Amino acid sequence: MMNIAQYLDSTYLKTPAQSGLSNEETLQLDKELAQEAIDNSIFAVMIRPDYVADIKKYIQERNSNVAVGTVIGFHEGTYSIDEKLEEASQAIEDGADELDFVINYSAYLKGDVVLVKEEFVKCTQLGLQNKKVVKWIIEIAALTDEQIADITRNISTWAEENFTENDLPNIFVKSSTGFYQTEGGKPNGATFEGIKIMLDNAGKLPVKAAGGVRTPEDAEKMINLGVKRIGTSSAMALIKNESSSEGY
Ligand SMILES: O=C[C@H](O)COP(=O)(O)O
Repeated sequence: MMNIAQYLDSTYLKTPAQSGLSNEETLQLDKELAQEAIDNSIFAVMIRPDYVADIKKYIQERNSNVAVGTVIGFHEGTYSIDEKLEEASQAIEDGADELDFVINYSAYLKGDVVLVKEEFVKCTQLGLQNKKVVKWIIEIAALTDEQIADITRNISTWAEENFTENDLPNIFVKSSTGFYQTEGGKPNGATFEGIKIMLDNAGKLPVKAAGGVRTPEDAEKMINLGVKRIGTSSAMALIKNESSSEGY
């Protein structure tokens, strides 16, 4: 059994409106996530922007180096570039180490690649200037195989054109939000096929698989394929070598 904890972003991204929990209860849950991450050498916690400052403080007070990640433009990716920059700036100020942006895949699907490139360059620049890891969620469930290949290739090309060789390991392409509504029981998250297409087209950029990773076997398979990070709301089940039907 490989040690998968160091690959994991242990994730809780439901808003109080989605979960029915209060703000306080959500923060409490995020603290539990952080404590589990500290106790089990999990790489990062991935939480909503509203909770970043408190969770960063919680982790720092415990002298841990668990990273704090948050999501920007979540979960539909249709925020304007300025809104994404503003949300990311606030998250940086609050102490986030990693910024997972949802790319404007709706604009991409409408053919507005110019806008998508502009948001990629500006938002990535902001993150890297502040020494943050930046990830771009492409929402593979919304795309055909050809589109997954194309958008991944585009991101890789834009990264190589606009950033240095040293920056590239800090710019991830990420598969899914885990929140996309699919029809007919289709998986809404990371599929092996989708991840393979991303890996084949990401060039020097690392790939993060996220969404629906529920068993240690699937996590190991993703890692063996070549992903550098896995986002999951079932982190503890994976570490304890259990399966989980549903995450947090
Ligand atoms: O970004 C990560 C995903 O939201 C995690 O998805 P999941 O809840 O299906 O594990």
